[in-house]
Amino acid sequence: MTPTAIALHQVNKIYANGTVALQGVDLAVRQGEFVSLVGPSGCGKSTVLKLMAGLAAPSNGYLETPGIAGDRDLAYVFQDAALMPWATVLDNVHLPLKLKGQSLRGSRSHIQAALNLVALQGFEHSYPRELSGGMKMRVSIARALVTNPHVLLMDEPFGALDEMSRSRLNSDLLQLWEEYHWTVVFVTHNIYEAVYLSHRVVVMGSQPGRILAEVPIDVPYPRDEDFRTSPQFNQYCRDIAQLLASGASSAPVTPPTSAPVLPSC
Ligand SMILES: Nc1ncnc2c1ncn2[C@@H]1O[C@H](COP(=O)(O)OP(=O)(O)OP(=O)(O)O)[C@@H](O)[C@H]1O
Repeated sequence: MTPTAIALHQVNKIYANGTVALQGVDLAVRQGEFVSLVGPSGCGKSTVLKLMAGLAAPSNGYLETPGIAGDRDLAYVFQDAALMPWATVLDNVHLPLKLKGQSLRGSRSHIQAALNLVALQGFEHSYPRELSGGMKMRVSIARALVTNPHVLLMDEPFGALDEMSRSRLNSDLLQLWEEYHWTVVFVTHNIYEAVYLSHRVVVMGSQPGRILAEVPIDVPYPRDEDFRTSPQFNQYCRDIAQLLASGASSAPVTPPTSAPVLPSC
């Protein structure tokens, strides 16, 4: 059995203003696993990532992070590429290493390796304004990868991109993941993206934020275009859409045909 990377045990999160963002969340992510969180706006997806990153603390319950060796072992990618507009691609990717006191000269090979991973070699001296939305997101991913993390937390990283760019970046991300086997927790509103990328899709409901079901995507990697256009892919998407609709109407969740694993709570 693959060891656990991150686990939340009966976690509640109540913000200072009284908002119950999460209630009774049990979620274990194994090392090297690709897990997506889907659910309506406000169901607590980002809050789960913040807890995993140590940016917020649970109000009740607890977390275990045996798969995270230190703060450089974890990288966070946001929906907004959040680049420094006045700095070149090189300087943007250097930032996490600079914050650790590493000079640009000493970091050059790491930065170049990260840019090569996202196919941005040759753009080192470009400024963000000179790049497309997809390229900016690649810079943001390179900046996350420059510290060689084992865990990637990605909060709707491709949400602002057009469908073509999103699809391309999904394929590229999957190719990289197949090589490096990071543990990835990926937040998205896009069911297709979640099914294509993940070992497991965690379906969340809101008010309060909770896990409705976990749907294992029992399809081996590498996954390609044939999977995206297969009846099996469509069936997974329909199952997840049905679970989301069940949660939205507060009706009891009924297991769809491909038998997702329903949490015990
Ligand atoms: N710092 C905060 N203080 C108070 N309430 C917060 C805070 N952060 C989030 N919330 C609330 O907690 C709930 C969950 O928010 P969260 O951002 O985790 O949801 P989400 O599923 O990621 O939403 P979205 O899909 O819109 O990004 C929401 O009701 C939100 O308004």
